[in-house]
Amino acid sequence: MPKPRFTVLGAGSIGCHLGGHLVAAGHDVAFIGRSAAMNVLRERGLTLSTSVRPPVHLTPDQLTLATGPEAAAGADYVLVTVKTAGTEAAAKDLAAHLAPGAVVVSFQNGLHNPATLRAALHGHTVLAGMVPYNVVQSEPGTVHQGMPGRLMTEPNDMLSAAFREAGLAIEARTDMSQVQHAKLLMNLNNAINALSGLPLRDQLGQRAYRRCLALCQREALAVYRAAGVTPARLGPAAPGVTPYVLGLPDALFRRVAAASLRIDAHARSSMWEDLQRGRPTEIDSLQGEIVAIATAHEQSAPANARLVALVHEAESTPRTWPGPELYAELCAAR
Ligand SMILES: NC(=O)C1=CN([C@@H]2O[C@H](COP(=O)(O)OP(=O)(O)OC[C@H]3O[C@@H](n4cnc5c(N)ncnc54)[C@H](OP(=O)(O)O)[C@@H]3O)[C@@H](O)[C@H]2O)C=CC1
Ligand SMILES: CC(C)(CO)C(=O)C(=O)O
Repeated sequence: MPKPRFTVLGAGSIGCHLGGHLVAAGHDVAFIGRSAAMNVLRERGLTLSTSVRPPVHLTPDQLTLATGPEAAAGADYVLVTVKTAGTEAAAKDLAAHLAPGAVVVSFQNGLHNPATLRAALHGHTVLAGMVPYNVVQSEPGTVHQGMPGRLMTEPNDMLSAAFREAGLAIEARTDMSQVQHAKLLMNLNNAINALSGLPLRDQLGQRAYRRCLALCQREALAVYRAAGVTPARLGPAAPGVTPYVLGLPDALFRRVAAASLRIDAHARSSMWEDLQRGRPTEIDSLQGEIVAIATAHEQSAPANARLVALVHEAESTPRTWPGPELYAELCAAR
């Protein structure tokens, strides 16, 4: 059987990580990204690193690099890895170039990206996907995976086979909406991590920050209940138990939740990366989504709403928040 051809639309941290592993396994992958990012890859190639395996380096001549959507024309699969704010534009761009039968897979955070893509790409299959682990651009041309994890997508055998061949664990799920709601609970930490200015491991090691996350998750679980949503169980603890575990004192938390602290010392949330680079964040589709669901069900989610405001403030005026101060700020909003 011929190998499927891939295009990555949005060659940043996740796009280069997924596409790079596919290239390393011998797949044909076209990367579409901004010209500055593509120039870095053209000069340096792409390095895929983790703290558990030696890095894999792809030379520039192994990479097919483009800046426009026409590079998606030959693809059997298009992996969409732009930030949420870029999905609608990406979908419009793709609509003009996709080959008949091409399958589009959203590997983005948030709840609505697959629907946005489906609305623009009539006649194409659009699959929801989920990346549970952290990837940062640790230096130009290097994407670093900071924790282990298994990708999830709606079922598609050829896609799963290609990722497995590329050494990336993947699970086919028929409950991707519940998976996305569960991932959103995890992503409520993105804002807290970004405002802390700390690597994820240090931030999650501090009870005050974990209590901020527990507040956000409790509100989210209450609005999910009101909306009739049951999030999937993705980790060792059921979603309803996690806020309790997060609130434990540090020493006890380290014992009970050792697995969730098995994070590389450098890993940080994708929102931290946005703030660092002076880019708009995804806060409106993370905490903002909880606030929107709450409003639709005549509830409130004040800690989440406060974080939306704080992150927007930090987008224009960067500042970091010590844990106790952030926790007091969120409590005061309730
Ligand atoms: N990084 C992580 O650890 C994780 C991220 N995710 C999710 O994955 C998605 C991607 O995140 P991430 O990889 O961190 O994001 P990045 O910002 O690193 O990568 C996206 C890249 O795509 C570029 N881009 C946007 N629109 C276009 C376009 N139309 N054509 C070409 N290039 C484009 C962006 O440029 P520009 O900035 O100029 O728009 C950016 O360079 C997000 O939804 C994120 O929440 C999920 C799990 C983990
Ligand atoms: C993996 C996780 C939850 C945290 O890094 C993430 O999705 C992100 O950074 O956007």
